[in-house]
Amino acid sequence: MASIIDSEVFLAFSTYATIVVLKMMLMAPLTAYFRITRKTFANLEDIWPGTIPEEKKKMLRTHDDVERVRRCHQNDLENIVPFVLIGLLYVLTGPDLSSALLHFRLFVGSRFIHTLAYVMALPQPSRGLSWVVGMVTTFSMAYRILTTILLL
Ligand SMILES: N[C@@H](CCC(=O)N[C@@H](CS)C(=O)NCC(=O)O)C(=O)O
Repeated sequence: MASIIDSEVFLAFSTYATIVVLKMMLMAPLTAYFRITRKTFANLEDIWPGTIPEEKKKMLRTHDDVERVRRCHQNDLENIVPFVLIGLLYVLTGPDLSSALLHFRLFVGSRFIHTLAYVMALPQPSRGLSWVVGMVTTFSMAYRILTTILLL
C-alpha cells in the first residue's frame, strides 16, 4: 500500500482528481455569480435587505443562465464522483504511468470542454462528445479493475 501511495500513478491521480474536483466546486460560485447578475434567487432571505417586498417576490424566479450552470454542476456530480471512486481503484491495479496519464488527462480535459460547451451554449455535438469521452474513459478504467482483480 505504501508503495502505491508513493507511486507516480497515485501522484498523477491525486493531481488530476484534485483539479477536476476543484473545477466542479467552482460551479457553485459561478451559480452565485449568475444569480446575482441575473437577479434570480431561490429564497427570499437571499435577496439584499432593503429591497422592497414586491421586488423581492419578482426575484424569486428561475433564469435560463442560472439553470444552465446548475445542470452543468449536476452533470459534473454524475461524472466526476464516479471518476474519483473508480480512478482510486484503478490506481490500485498498478497500471502503467503512460496509460494512467492518458486516462486522467482525457477525463479532465473532457470535463473542462463539457463545462465550456454547456455554460457558453456551444452547438452540439461539442458537449455530447466531451461527455462521451469522459464516460468512455471512466468505463475503460472500470474494465481494467474488473479484468485485473475480479473476485465474485
Ligand atoms: N443526466 C444526463 C444524462 C445524459 C448526459 O449526461 N448527457 C450529456 C451529453 S448530451 C449532458 O451534457 N447532458 C445534459 C445534462 O446533464 O444536463 C441528462 O439528463 O442529460
